[in-house]
Amino acid sequence: MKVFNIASIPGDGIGKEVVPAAKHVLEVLAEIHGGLRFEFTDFPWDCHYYLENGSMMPEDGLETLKPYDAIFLGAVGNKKLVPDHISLWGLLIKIRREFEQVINLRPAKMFHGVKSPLANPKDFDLIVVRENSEGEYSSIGGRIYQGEDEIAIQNGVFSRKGTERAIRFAFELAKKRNRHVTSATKSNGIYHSMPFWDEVFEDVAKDYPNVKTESQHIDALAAFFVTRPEQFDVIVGSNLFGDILTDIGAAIMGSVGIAPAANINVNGKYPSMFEPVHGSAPDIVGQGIANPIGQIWTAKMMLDHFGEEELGEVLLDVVESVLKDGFLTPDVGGQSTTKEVTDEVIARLQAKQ
Ligand SMILES: NC(=O)C1=CN([C@@H]2O[C@H](COP(=O)(O)OP(=O)(O)OC[C@H]3O[C@@H](n4cnc5c(N)ncnc54)[C@H](O)[C@@H]3O)[C@@H](O)[C@H]2O)C=CC1
Ligand SMILES: CC(=O)C(=O)O
Ligand SMILES: [K+]
Ligand SMILES: [Mn+2]
Repeated sequence: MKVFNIASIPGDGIGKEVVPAAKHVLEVLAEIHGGLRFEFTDFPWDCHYYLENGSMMPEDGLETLKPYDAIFLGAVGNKKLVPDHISLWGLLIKIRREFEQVINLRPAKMFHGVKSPLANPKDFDLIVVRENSEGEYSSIGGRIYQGEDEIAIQNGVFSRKGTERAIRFAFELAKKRNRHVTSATKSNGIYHSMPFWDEVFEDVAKDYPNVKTESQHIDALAAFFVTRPEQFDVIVGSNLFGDILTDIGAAIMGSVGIAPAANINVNGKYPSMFEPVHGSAPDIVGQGIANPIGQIWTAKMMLDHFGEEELGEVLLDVVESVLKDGFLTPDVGGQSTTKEVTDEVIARLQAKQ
C-alpha cells in the first residue's frame, strides 16, 4: 500500500469549503485504486489563527510541514481581519519561497458545458509557467515621508538563475506538448528587468531549435488570451505577469473557480504545494456555493506530481463529464451547490468501480 502524507491547509474563506470537498474526492479515488492511501493532517492556519497568535503559522510551521509528501492548500486572505500583504506573506508566499517552489504551473482549457464569456471560444488548451520565487512579488523597498510627500519604493528581483529556471522549465514542458513557448514581457516599459528577461529567453531558446517561440508584451498578450487563446501552448511569465494571465485563463474557461495550480519544488528538497488559482472569495463565503472544481482539478495535479497520472486522468475525465452534464455552481451559470457538484463527481467515480 502506497501512503501519501498530505498537509492540508484550508486557510481562509471558501478554502474551508472546497478543500474538504476535494479531500473527500481524493479519499474515494484511493478506495477505487485499492493500492494507495492519503493520510491527511489538517493545519488550522488562517487569519483567525493570526489574531489569536500574532502570526499566520507557528514559528516551527515550516519544519512541521517539511516531512509531508505535499501540501494541499485552499486560499489565504481575509482583509477584514488582517491586511492581505501580511496574511499572504506570512503563509502562502512564505511556503512558496522557503520551500523553493520556484515554478507555478497553471493550465487552462476549454470545458464543454461551461459557458465561456468568449463569444466564439475555440478549443484552447494552454498552460502558464509562472516564475514563483522572485520577480515583482517582492518585499524589498520601503516607504518614506508622510502626507503629500510620501514615497513608496518597490524593487523587483530577477536573478539569472530564477529567470532561466522558469524559462527552461517552459521549454521542457513544451517538448512534451505542442512545441510552442510564448514569453510574457514588457521590455518597452520596464527598463532593466524585462530586457534582461528577453535576453535570457533568447539564450535558452537556442537550446531548443525544435520549439517555436514567440515574445509578446504583457498588455497585448492579455488581450490575445481573450481574442485567440487557442493559439497558445506554453506561456512563461514572471511572478506578477503569470498571476494576472492565469486569472484571465481562468475567466475564459468560465470562472476563476475552476482553475488549478501547482507550486512545484523542482529540487526535491521540500514538498510541493497544490492550491487553486482563486482566493478566499469573501463575497460568497458561507453560502455553500463555491465552485469545488478548481480545488478538485488541483488534486489531479497533485496526483500527477505523485506519478499517479492514470488516476489523475480518471478524475479529470469525470470532472469534464460532470460539467458537461450541467452540474454547475452559480459562478458558471448553474444552481448547484458545492456539495451537489462534489457528490456528483464522487458518484461518477464510484460508478467506475
Ligand atoms: N492563492 C491565494 O491564496 C490567493 C488569495 N487571495 C486572497 O483572497 C481574498 C479575495 O481576493 P479576490 O481578489 O477577491 O479574489 P478571489 O479569487 O477570492 O475572488 C474573485 C472573484 O471570483 C469569485 N470566486 C473565486 N473563487 C471562486 C470559487 N471557487 N467559486 C465561485 N466563485 C469564486 C469570487 O466570488 C469573486 O467574485 C483576498 O484576501 C486575496 O488576497 C487572492 C488570490 C489568490
Ligand atoms: C496571490 C495571488 O493572487 C496568487 O499568487 O495567485
Ligand atoms: K489559492
Ligand atoms: Mn492570483
